[in-house]
Amino acid sequence: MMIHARAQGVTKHFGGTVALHGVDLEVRAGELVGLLGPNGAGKSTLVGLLTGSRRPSGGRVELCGGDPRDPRNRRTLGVTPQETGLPASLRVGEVVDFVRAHFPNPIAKAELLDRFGLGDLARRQTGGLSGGQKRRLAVALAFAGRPEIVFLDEPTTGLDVGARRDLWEAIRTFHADGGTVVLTSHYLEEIEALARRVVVLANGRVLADDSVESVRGLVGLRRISLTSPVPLTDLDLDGLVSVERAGDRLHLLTPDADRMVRALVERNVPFRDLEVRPTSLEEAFLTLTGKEQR
Ligand SMILES: Nc1ncnc2c1ncn2[C@@H]1O[C@H](COP(=O)(O)OP(=O)(O)OP(=O)(O)O)[C@@H](O)[C@H]1O
Repeated sequence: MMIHARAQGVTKHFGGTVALHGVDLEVRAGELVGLLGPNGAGKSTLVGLLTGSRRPSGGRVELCGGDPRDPRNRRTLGVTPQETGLPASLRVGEVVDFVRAHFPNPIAKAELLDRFGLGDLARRQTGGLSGGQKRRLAVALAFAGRPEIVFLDEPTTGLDVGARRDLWEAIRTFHADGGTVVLTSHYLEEIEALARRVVVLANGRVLADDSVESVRGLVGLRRISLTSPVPLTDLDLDGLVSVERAGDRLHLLTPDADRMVRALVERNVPFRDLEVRPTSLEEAFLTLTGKEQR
């Protein structure tokens, strides 16, 4: 399978700040990859390197088989950066035409506007759009040139639930038609909703590159919730990773829920309304990044 984007041992320094420490990543044609990480993890920096807007300090980056800074390798690329400066006095339709004009075979204006729910806004000046409408336009522009690969940096930031769903649908449609997608997000449900492969970045390093299920499995924690008057913290329970109290509920994280429940029963700890479930991706992610910081 063709590799659409690749980073090999990539480092990036900004003065004394090391944004990326030897990152390896391969994105194959037709993949949909989620880049997940906390603020400052290096997601935008990595996207900038792969899309040719920045140069690596060390290592190699490749886009469509060559240098991302070479226009020949960028012909099939679409990008939505995290911050988009739209010319305030231009109308939505004009901005779309302006961007379409840069491509040999752009998507029809009406189709693009329609796909991103912007049809009614075509004659509005971008300066008068709401934050969410601007965001939708910025994401739509990434698709104007009929790209084969798009990089979407936090595409749904500032969107309400409905607009986010619609945008997910547009991204899914693009992917279902064979498009390659790399998206960054803080919204873990977003990665879960769209991607099967997730790359977890923290402090400039790849902590995990696997399926959503495996990233959860990697942490392998179970969450036990129960109501109990006993705080549990002084019981010295084997395998207890953390205890959190929320109102009268206690939430425990442990790799072996069966064993933990047996230990509670053996010690005659009173409890009721016991629930056991796998940890969410969000919890897995916090555990992974917590380990890295320790
Ligand atoms: N132009 C720059 N000059 C100096 N430092 C920078 C620059 N761009 C990024 N950095 C630093 O590099 C690190 C990684 O930043 P980056 O924006 O890639 O993270 P991110 O994962 O995209 O974060 P966020 O989720 O907040 O967007 C941070 O410490 C950031 O402060």
